[in-house]
Amino acid sequence: MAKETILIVDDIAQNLQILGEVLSAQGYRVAVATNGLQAIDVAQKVKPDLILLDVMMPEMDGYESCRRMKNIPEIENIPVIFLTARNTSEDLVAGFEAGAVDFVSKPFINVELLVRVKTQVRMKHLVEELERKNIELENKAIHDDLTGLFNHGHMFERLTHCQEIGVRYGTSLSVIMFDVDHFKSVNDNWGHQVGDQVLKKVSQIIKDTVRKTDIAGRYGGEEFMVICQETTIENTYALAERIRENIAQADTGYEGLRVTISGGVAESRVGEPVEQLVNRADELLYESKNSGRNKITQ
Ligand SMILES: Nc1nc2c(ncn2[C@@H]2O[C@H](COP(=O)(O)OP(=O)(O)OP(=O)(O)O)[C@@H](O)[C@H]2O)c(=O)[nH]1
Repeated sequence: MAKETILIVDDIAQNLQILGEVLSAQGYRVAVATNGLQAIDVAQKVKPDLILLDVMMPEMDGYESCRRMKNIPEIENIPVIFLTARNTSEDLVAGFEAGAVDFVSKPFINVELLVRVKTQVRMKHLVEELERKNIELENKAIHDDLTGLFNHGHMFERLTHCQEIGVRYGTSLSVIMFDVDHFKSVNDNWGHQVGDQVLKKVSQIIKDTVRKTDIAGRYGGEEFMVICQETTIENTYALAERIRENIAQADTGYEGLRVTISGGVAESRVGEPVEQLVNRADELLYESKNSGRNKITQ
């Protein structure tokens, strides 16, 4: 049995009752409105799966009501079927132009009405499913599977975008590059799966330490990047230090296993390509590696 909600809009109470009974008998939940304005109000409150909208109503007719609903983002995607005794070509065109997906002629034949309702409700569900899948795919395309941080490609896109904003508005931009110290030996001594868990832990600490406006990503295997906009190089360095410290003090969940990271912090220079900014941060990171690790260099 269907459990979807159908909003019926008609100024004649008897019509509402007959339609309501036909739909309820099929398991639909029914909401009602008796004029065009009320329909908009009820639609926003109930968020029905479909609206059956009478065309001829006093004050605001079905066309106008439908047009207004199509301009309200939270209800614009609810399909509207017009119920009308007027079914000339002009009427149909006016209805489709107002945003309807279908028409049912009055007096309606139950089976025809029900099959049209069922089709539109199914279509709505399919569209919603498609949109949900699209969002899922978009998310997958920009995130790293293991850590949930942004992936390399997305970090580069964001960096380029941040730099463009910096050029236009004169805002500062700096970058931190991190690399887990002696990570090969974590894998060698504890196994690859433990290595993965360590990368997840490091990512979580980075996520928890940065501000909402910072952009954190996994740049490569055991390399991470944080982009800081409108932040002085000193503050970016302080953030990198906090992350380094939090990781050095963290419990990895494996007794006897501690990890540290090294980092490099660089600030964007006027006219500098983003690749060069990343390279400079990388060179500073390797300075940290060469001078003992568990260190940030600016
Ligand atoms: N478990 C796991 N290991 C990875 C992943 N990606 C890269 N690695 C490992 O990361 C290690 C990186 O090692 P190296 O580049 O030699 O550097 P390191 O041992 O961290 O040494 P330093 O950077 O010099 O401190 C390699 O053993 C890679 O196999 C991953 O997704 N999971």
